[in-house]
Amino acid sequence: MSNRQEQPLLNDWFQKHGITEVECLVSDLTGILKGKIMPAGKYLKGGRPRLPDSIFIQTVTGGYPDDEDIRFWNPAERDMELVPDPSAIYLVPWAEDPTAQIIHDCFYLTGEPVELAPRYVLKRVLDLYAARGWTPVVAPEVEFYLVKTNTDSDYPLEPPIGRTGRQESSRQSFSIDAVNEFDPLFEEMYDYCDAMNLDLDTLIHEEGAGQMEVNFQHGDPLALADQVVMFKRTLRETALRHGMYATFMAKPMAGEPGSSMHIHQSLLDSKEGHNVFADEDGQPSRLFHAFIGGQQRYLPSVMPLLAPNVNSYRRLMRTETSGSAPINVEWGMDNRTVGLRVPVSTPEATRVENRLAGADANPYLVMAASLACGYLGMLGRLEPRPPMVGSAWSGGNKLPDDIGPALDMLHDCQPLADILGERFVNSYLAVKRAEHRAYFQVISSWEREHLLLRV
Ligand SMILES: NC(=O)CC[C@H](N)C(=O)O
Repeated sequence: MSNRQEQPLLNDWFQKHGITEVECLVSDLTGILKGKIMPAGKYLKGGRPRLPDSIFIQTVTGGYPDDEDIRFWNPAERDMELVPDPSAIYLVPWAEDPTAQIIHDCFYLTGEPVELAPRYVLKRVLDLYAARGWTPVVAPEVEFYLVKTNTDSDYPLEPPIGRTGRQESSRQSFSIDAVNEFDPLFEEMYDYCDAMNLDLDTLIHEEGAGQMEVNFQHGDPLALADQVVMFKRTLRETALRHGMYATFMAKPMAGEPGSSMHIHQSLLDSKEGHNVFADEDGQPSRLFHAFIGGQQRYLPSVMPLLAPNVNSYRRLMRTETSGSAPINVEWGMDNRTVGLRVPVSTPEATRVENRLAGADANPYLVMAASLACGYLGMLGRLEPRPPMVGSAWSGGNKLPDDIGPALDMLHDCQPLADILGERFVNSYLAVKRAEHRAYFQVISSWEREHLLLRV
C-alpha cells in the first residue's frame, strides 16, 4: 500500500486550483463511478475514505448475486481504504465550487489490494507485461449516441433535435455539418476535456442518426482507461446541460448500428522503446503474430468483459443495420469486416485493432481482457490463422451470441482466470448471472405483441 507519498502532490494541486471539495471515485464492475464526496480540508487532513468491498459484487440494478453464487467471494463486506492515484486527478469543470475528482485504488485494511477492482485487474495484467520487459500501448475509439431525453423506458429512443430544429433521418457518416448540428454541446465538451487534460484526438459523425465517435491519443493503457471513464462521465454531463442524453449503450436503437469501443494495441520494448510488433526489417514480427494468435484463441472466452450486457449482443448480431460491428475473430490487413483489423501503417506504428468491445463495456476490463489474450498468445507462441482477404461476413457469427453462453465460456477458461484473478472472475460471473436473471424477469413488448393472442 502507498505510504501517502502522494500527499505533497495533492496539497500542491489542491492549492493551485483552490479546491474546496473532492469526489473520491472508484469504478465498479459496470464502470459506474462509486465513492464519496468530501470537503477538501477533511480529505487532505483526515484518514483515507473507506467503502465496503460489496461495491464490486453489485449488479447494474443495485442487486447482489444469490448466496450460492457468491460462495467464492468473502461476503463479509470488508472495508476498503481508498488510495488516490495522483496521476488520475482532474478538475470537475462544470462544478460551481472548485472541485477535484480523483480516481482511487482500493486496499483492504490489512494492506492487500482488492482483486475485485477493475482498475486492479488491469494493473495485474500490465504487471505481467512489465515483468517481460514489454510496455503495451493502446488507443481507444469510443462511439456514442446523442438522443432525445426520454423518461419512459417503455418508449424507444429517438435522435435529438439539432440546431436546425430537425432530427437526422438519413445516414450522415463523416458529415461535418451533421456534427455541427450539435456544435454548442461539442464546444462545451472540448472545453471540459481541455480543463481535465483528456487527450481527445478526433471527433467524427458515425453511421447512426446522432451517433458520433471520439478517438483518443495512444498511450499507457491505465491512463487511457482512466480517460475513457472520465470522458463518459463528462459527455453524459455535457449532453444533459444541452437537454439531451449521451448514451454508451451498445445497441440503443433497433434500427441503428451499435456503438463500439475499438482498442488499437501495440507493444514497446520497455528498455529500448521500439515497437516489438515490427522486426528490424520493418515486417510484422513473430510476437505480433503470436499476439494475434492469442486474441483469436482467447477473445471468444473473454467476451463477457468486452460485451457485458444482454444489449451488447444485439450489436454483434448481423442485421441490415449492424454496420461494421464484427462477428468473428479473424484478422486482416486494412479490413473492417474482421474482429482484428491491422491498419496499414509505418513499422513503428504496427498495431492490431480489436473491434469487438462495445461502448458499454468497462474500459479497464476491456483493456485487461484484450491484453491478457495477446499475452497468452505470446507466451504460448500461438500462430494465427491466415489473414482474411476480402469480406469476413459470410462465415457467420463465430462469437457467443448471448451473455449466457459467453459467461459459460469464461467460466471454462482457466488460463484467463489465472491472469485476471480467480476471485475476480468468479465474482464477475456471479454478478453477470444475477443481472441476466433480473433481465429475464422482464416481459418485453415483443412477447406482448407476438405471443399475447397467438399461443
Ligand atoms: N467505426 C466503425 O468501424 C463502426 C463500428 C460499429 N459501429 C460497431 O459497433 O462496431
